[in-house]
Amino acid sequence: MPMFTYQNGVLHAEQVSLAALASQHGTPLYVYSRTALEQHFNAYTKALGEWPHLVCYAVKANSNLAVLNVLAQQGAGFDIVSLGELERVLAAGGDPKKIVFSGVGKQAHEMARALEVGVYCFNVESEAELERLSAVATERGQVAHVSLRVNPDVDAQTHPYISTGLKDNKFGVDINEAPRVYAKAASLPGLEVKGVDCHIGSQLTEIRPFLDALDRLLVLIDTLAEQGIIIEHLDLGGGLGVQYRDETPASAEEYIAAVKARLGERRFKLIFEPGRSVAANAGVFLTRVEYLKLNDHKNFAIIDGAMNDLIRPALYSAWQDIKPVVENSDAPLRTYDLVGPVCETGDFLGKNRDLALSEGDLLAVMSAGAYGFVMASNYNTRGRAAEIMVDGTQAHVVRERETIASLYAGESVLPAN
Ligand SMILES: Cc1ncc(COP(=O)(O)O)c(C=O)c1O
Ligand SMILES: N[C@@H](CCCC[NH3+])C(=O)O
Repeated sequence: MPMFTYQNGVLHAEQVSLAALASQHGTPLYVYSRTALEQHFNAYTKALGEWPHLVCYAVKANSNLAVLNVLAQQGAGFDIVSLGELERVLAAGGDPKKIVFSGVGKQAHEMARALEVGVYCFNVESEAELERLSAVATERGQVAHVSLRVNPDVDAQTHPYISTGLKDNKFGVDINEAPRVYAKAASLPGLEVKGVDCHIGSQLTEIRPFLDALDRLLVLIDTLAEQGIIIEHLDLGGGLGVQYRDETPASAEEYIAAVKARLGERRFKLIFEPGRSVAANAGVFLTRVEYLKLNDHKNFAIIDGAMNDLIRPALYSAWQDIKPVVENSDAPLRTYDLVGPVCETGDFLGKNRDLALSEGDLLAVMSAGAYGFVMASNYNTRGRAAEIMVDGTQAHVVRERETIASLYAGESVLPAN
């Protein structure tokens, strides 16, 4: 059920008017729906049912503490890629024993902290990383549980910047090399092999590429069994897409049913690492029209939100729906480019959008809950937006707007000579 709906001509998050939130807290503003987060997460756990599983929300998609806390309360595990994400999960009340640690560039101190708190598994991406992890664990007198992130060389048929399972991508260990690298992992003193992992890309709308990858992993798992290496869990990563425009992505239910059917009697514990499919359609980004600039050949609506707040349109030419928060029946309908105040031609949130706008109108960029705030920067010395979590009729500020002074705190000028 969608949690962002018009009620009496005003867009609401659950039962809270987005116009009221913008007046109270200012713009630009991120607003999340607790109920939507819970529903999207629970779509995975419900579909998995009795099958042994762990759903590890990919923290990178939206790492706000309140988001992590809401999911932790639903029993979520977490997929992390840095020490920062690890500390966020712990601060939000997440269970370290449900954390998988992914990423190609884990540093020794990050491994040590993850071992200290007892994460569930390291998803190791190279031979060199295996050696480092074994050394760090041995020095601490511990044994690290590992999966190898295998690169199955399948085409995820998504944007090249978010495709990760091809030979050309930096991620994972070549599937043809995997039996040898697993043998090495099994021989290293500080490691215990637990699983096989892959993640082939993001915003996948078809199930086919996931199943192609799964088929290849199952062949690998059989080869490993012949080598005496027995796998306990299978981590299929994240990647399930969402509807931004007219995509018709497979649902978590369909995806998981297809995976279960493929596994048949092989009841490995299944791990999923969804990010976007949990968070994207649980959030919107609110921005206000500052100026209308009407030219002969092009109309611009200059808004107070920019590429530093939401970079997906600039970076991937991503299309996200943009809706008026309050329907404006007085203004003429025109075609606008929605551009921010940042000094870059690429600073737009939408192009060629048909909207009836007046100065001061509020707009909602939809599907902004994933890869939105987390990718925000302070470019042009702009403070990052505040974040609000709506829960039924209540709205909570879950991150305050950054003050300008905080943007140069910690910097200093050279001493006078
Ligand atoms: C290893 C890993 N797991 C999970 C995710 C989450 O992906 P998505 O947000 O597409 O579900 C990513 C990002 O693509 C990733 O790199
Ligand atoms: N940031 C990307 C997704 C990256 C996936 C992370 N591996 C996006 O907004 O679509």
